[in-house]
Amino acid sequence: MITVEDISVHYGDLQVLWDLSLEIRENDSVVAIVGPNGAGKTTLLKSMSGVLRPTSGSIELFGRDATTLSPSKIVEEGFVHVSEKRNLFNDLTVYENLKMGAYTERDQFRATFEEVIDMFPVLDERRDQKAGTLSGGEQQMLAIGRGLMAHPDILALDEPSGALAPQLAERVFAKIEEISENTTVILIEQHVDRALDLSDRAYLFENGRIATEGSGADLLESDHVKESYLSG
Ligand SMILES: Nc1ncnc2c1ncn2[C@@H]1O[C@H](COP(=O)(O)OP(=O)(O)OP(=O)(O)O)[C@@H](O)[C@H]1O
Repeated sequence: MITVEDISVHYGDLQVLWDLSLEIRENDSVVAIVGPNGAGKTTLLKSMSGVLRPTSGSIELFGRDATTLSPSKIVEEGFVHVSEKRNLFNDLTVYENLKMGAYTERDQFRATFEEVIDMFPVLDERRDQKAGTLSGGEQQMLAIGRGLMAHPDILALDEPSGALAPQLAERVFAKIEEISENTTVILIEQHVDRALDLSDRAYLFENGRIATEGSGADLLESDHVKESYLSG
């Protein structure tokens, strides 16, 4: 579904990704992308979603050249990126935020809305509350729910458990597992052990390059991963 080939990405003079290649395949349920702060994980997602343009290399998304598509066209094509900053409209209600997520699929709004609140009942309980007044966990559920409103084939989640208490993070991971039954999830996570455990394939980024790739289970067994990224 996505083929990234030899991309280099810069911020001004600063090169952040170096000839990086990877694939997201039709039958992937969860693909984890892990690695230290600053390794370039978010930069990859921004490049896939059309927010950043690679300086060289190619990104093919559902058979089309993604480097020529606008970010909104990329959403329409079926790739949705839920940013770690969540980017909610704080002064709008939960319902209004969900509605904004559905801009590509107005006809199916009702059915998709029902699916999303079925998955996240708390969003229905809070539907008239302003997004900015939700708890951190509720805001994360809303950000993911809003992403699902666009009916993506691929949902990319950037640190969905970020800043959440362990119990809430576990709830988010359980939802990701549920989502991945019907949708391919790209998961960037600081909880490396959980991300690898959930994923069928995984990439370890270091310094803007792929240091290791394989099944989640392979990476969990790798000495390098164990020594550098897993505690205990
Ligand atoms: N807008 C920007 N302008 C300049 N440099 C940037 C910009 N955004 C990111 N960078 C730099 O690019 C590098 C890669 O950042 P990126 O956010 O992709 O890493 P990451 O692996 O997602 O890190 P983290 O896990 O901390 O979120 C970092 O050194 C960062 O400081």
